[in-house]
Amino acid sequence: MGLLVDGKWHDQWYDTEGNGGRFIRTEAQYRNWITPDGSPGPTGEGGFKAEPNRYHLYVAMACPWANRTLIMRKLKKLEDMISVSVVNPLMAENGWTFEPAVGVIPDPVINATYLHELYTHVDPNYSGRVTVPILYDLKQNKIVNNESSEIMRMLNTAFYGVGAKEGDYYPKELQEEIDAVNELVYHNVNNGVYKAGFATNEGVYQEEVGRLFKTLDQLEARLENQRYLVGDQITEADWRLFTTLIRFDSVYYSHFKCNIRQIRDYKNLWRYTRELYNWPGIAETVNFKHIKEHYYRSHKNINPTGIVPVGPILDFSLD
Ligand SMILES: N[C@@H](CCC(=O)N[C@@H](CS)C(=O)NCC(=O)O)C(=O)O
Repeated sequence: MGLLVDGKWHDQWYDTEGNGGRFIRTEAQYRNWITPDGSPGPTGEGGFKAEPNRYHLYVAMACPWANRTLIMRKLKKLEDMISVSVVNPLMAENGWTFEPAVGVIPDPVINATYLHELYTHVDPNYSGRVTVPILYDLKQNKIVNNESSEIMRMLNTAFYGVGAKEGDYYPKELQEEIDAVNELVYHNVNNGVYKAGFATNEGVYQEEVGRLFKTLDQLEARLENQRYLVGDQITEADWRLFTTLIRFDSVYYSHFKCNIRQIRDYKNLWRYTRELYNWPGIAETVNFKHIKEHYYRSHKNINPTGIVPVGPILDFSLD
């Protein structure tokens, strides 16, 4: 685990000590948008027109943020238009790598061994974290965007003209409500599990776990009378919550010590998690072997032996 400073790799864990034991996630740096005609999107530069076989997605199957983008690629039937590379689940002293393992798909651009080589290929002086997902422009050799929430949005709308499947997961009339739910879920659940798990101070950990379970209780209540988070149609808000819920009982509950309850203990959240997991194509975007290997083996400060637990045995079937 590390980061690039002026294009040089430094093996270094997150600095929580400078923040009173708190994990603070840094902002993604590439914020351009693919649009139907290549005009600029809400942030960044223009020049990224939606075209088949022009863009490539780098993911870790372990990563909940990358999972969102794979889900949107699947829902919009973009698999034949946007190719994918998958990193090795172990993120150790060199960060994400393409070292061979079951499920790894190599880098087609520079045949990188380490993902950080791709960042320095694009910008030899890059400083910052080397994260997935990355949406890459094969034509211009540029990173379009490395912020999953934005990659989801562009996959949702930009590719209609070249054959994307119908279906809008961020419809205009629901945007305000989706944004509000996303805000709550991002801070307290998606990033909440990391803030609890990476905390190096007992009080900070307790605060984050408390906030996480308070929010899960609220979401459980919300799903008592409605099937999805925003009204009765599935939206990006659901898929954003799903990628954390599907990892919860396997890793966040034990590895990140988010252990007041499991998702299985919540009637509505468990029903909801199983429904989304069984949605056509979605199970293919979830790789429990990579998920468990990544978390338990990569974070040696949390799990020094690197032993990957055998359980839990989870049954996602719909009854
Ligand atoms: N805001 C980014 C966060 C992505 C992110 O943090 N990905 C993790 C994997 S789950 C990563 O690559 N971490 C490496 C690091 O922090 O050095 C997004 O949503 O795309």
